[in-house]
Amino acid sequence: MLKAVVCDIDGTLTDDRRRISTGAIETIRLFIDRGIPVVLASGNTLCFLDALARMIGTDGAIIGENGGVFQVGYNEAPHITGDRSSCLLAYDRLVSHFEAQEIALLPYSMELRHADVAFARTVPVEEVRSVVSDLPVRVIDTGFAIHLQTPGISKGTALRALAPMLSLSPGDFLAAGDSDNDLEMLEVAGFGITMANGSENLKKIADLVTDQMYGDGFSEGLLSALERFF
Ligand SMILES: O=C(O)COP(=O)(O)O
Ligand SMILES: [Mg+2]
Repeated sequence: MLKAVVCDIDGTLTDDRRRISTGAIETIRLFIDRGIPVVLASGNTLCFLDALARMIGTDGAIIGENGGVFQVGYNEAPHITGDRSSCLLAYDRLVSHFEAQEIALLPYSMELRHADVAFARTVPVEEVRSVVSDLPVRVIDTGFAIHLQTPGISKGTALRALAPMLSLSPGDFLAAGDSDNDLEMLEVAGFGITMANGSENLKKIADLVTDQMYGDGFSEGLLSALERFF
């Protein structure tokens, strides 16, 4: 028996160009209208998620920056669990490293992030990893951005911390995601879904891999779970 949903955004509710699936939103509203809490969990910033959650119509529990920050509801204070200072140090080193090759990194929402640093996938992620390998940062490629994160922090650790604040346990959640930044979240949730476009690592640990991709796959997985587990 599952009681709640936690879902990723990019590549799960959107296509590979970040265009939102209106069908996926309709599916989420079906859950909301049955009184089932839905948490949005993403590498995106908290303010991006806050606006999206309001327009979808959830209760406002959101996990941002791959778990580095989360909020229990609208107008609630954010819980910041990541240590951004090491991420910024690593980012400075990467800026100098790539500047020497006349490549300018493109940061995403630098001034809006509380816990991590994200930038465009315009440089090889393996090179990024090797340049910062001696620093206390974790490098994650989501397929949409490269993130510098605090080691040990993930959407999974945020879900563990957030669930009791909603009077739930992580095992009460159905989790859906597409990428390696969703691995820990699917692991701690009671049931994990990825879509046909999901990463190979995620497909290995998911309880269900849908036939369809992106938002259509999300709806396929959630509607079958709604009948079976809720
Ligand atoms: O911000 C990203 O890089 C990806 O975001 P997501 O976690 O919603 O897929
Ligand atoms: Mg994603």
